[in-house]
Amino acid sequence: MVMGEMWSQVGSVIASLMFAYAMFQQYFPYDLRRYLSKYTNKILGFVYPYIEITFHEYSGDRFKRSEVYVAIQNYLSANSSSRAKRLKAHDIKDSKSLVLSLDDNEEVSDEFQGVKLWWTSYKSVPKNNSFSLYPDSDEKRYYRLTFHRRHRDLITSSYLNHIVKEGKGIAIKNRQRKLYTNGSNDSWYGGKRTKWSHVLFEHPASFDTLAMDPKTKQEIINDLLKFKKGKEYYAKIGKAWKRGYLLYGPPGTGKSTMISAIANFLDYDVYDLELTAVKDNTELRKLLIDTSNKSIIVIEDIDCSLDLTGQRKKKEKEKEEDKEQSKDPLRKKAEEEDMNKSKVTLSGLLNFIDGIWSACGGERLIVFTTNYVDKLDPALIRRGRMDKHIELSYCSFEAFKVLAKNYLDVESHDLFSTIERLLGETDITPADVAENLMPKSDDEDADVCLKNLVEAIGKAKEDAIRKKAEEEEKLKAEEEAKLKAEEEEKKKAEKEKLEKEKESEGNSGKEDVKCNGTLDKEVKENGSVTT
Ligand SMILES: Nc1ncnc2c1ncn2[C@@H]1O[C@H](COP(=O)(O)OP(=O)(O)OP(=O)(O)O)[C@@H](O)[C@H]1O
Ligand SMILES: [Mg+2]
Repeated sequence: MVMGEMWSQVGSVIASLMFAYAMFQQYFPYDLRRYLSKYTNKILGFVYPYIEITFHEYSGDRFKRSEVYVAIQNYLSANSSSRAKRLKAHDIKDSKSLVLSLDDNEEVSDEFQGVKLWWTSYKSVPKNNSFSLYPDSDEKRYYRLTFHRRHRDLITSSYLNHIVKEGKGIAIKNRQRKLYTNGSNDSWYGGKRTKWSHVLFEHPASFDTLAMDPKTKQEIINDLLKFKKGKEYYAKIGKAWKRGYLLYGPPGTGKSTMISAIANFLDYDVYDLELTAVKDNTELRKLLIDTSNKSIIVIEDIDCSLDLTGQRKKKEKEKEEDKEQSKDPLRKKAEEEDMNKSKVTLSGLLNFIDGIWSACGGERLIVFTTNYVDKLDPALIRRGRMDKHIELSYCSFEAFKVLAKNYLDVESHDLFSTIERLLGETDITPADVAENLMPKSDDEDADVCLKNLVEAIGKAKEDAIRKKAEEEEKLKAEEEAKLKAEEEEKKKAEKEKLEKEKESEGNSGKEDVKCNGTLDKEVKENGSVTT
C-alpha cells in the first residue's frame, strides 16, 4: 500500500515537472530561457568536470562535408570501431572499401598519452513535421568528444591535430587512385572546372615484376622512399618537395611499366600530360595547379611531344614568306590547323617543372620518358629539373630471371646458361623476352616457352648480324658512291678547266686575226704600211 502510494507520488511529481518544462519551453520569453540556461551550465560546470567539443558533419558550407568530421570518422573507424558494439557500414566516394563507422548514439573510448576520452556519435532530427521528398535531408550528424577539463591543453593542442592528421592519412590509404589525362574539353570535378579527366588507376605493375638490374632497382626504391619521407628535409634545404625522373631507353624496355610500378609503390595518383593537347603556356600552368598532392606527372616521349626549340621562330618566318599566298583556301586551312597546334614553348615547360608555380602543393614526382635522350635540350634535363636519369636498356640475364620467375614460376633451368650466353651477345628488349615467355596455350609449359625464347634470341642475333652486314654494305656503297661522285666532280672540274683554257687560247687567236684584219684594212686604205 505504502509502496503504491510512493509510486503514484513519484509519477505525479514527474508529470508536474514535465508540465512545468513544457510550459517553460512554450511560454517563457527566449531571452529569459537563454539567460537561465547560461547560468544552469555555469552551475553544472562546478559539479561536472568534463568538457565537450562537438564536430558537425556540415558546418558553414551546406553542401560540403566538413573535412574534420570526415577525418574523425576515418580515425574512429580505424582505431575505435572494433570496440564499438553498433556500427554502420557505408561506402564513401573514392574509397576502396566499405567504411565502418559508429552508429548513431554509440560511444567509444580512446586513449592519448595516457589520457582517456570518449567519442559519441549523434544524430539530431529537426522537429518540424513538414513533408520532404528527401526525408533524411535535414538530419544533422555530429561527433562529441568528452574529456576531463584538466587535460584541456593537451587535447586542444595535440590530440585534435593528431586525429585530423591520422584521419587524413587513413583516407589517402583507402582512396582509389586515379589516372588523369588532359583533353581539350573542361570537365567538372569536386564542384570546380578542370581540364583533367580521370579513370581509376588499376595497373598491376610493381617493382617485384619489373625486370631490371637488381642494384639499380634497389637504388630507385631507396630514392623514392627518401623522397616520400622527405617533407621536413626539403623544407630544411629550401627546396620545393618535388623530384624529376628521366627514363630513357629503346622502345619496349619498360619505361611506362616503371611509371606504373612507381605509382603503385608510392600510392600516388598519375597525371598523364599530353603536351600536344595543351594550347599554350598559361594552360600548362593551370593544369599544374589543378594537380593534387601525392601525384606523378608524366610526360611520355618528350622528344616527340613538341618541337620545343625552333618551333615558334620557324613558324613566324614561314608566315612572313607566305603572306601573299594566304588567300589560297588550302593554305588557309593549313594555317587554321597551325593555329590549333600547341604553342607551348621550351621556357614554358621549364617553368612548369621548376618555376615559382611548381612549388604550389607538394609531394610531386615529374617523370619524362624518351627513346632518344640525345635529342633533348640540355636545359630540360639538367639536374634540379630531371634529378635522376634512369636508363632502361635491353634485357640482361638478371632481368630475364625476374621475367622467368613472373611468367613461368621458374628459378633455374638447363636452358638458363644458354640464355645467359645468348643475352650477353644479343640486344633484345624485355618486351620481346616477356612475349616469348608467355604461354600461348594450356599445352605450353616452361620448357616450350624457354625453347621459344632461345629460338627468338637466336633469330634476333641473326637479324642483328644481317642488319649489321647490310648496314656495313650500305655504308660501303655510300662511301663508294661518295668517292665516285668526288672523282667525277674532279674530272668535270678538270674538263671545265681545260675547256676554259682552250677557249681562252682560241680567243687570243681570234684577237690576232682581228688585229691583222684591222691592219689589212688600214694598209688597203693608206696604200702603205708604216712601222
Ligand atoms: N623491364 C620490364 N619488366 C617487365 N616487363 C617489361 C619490361 N619491359 C617491358 N616489359 C613488358 O613489355 C611491355 C611494353 O613495355 P613498356 O610499355 O613499359 O615499354 P616502354 O619502354 O614504355 O616502350 P615505349 O618507349 O615504346 O613507350 C609491357 O607491357 C611489359 O609487359
Ligand atoms: Mg612507353
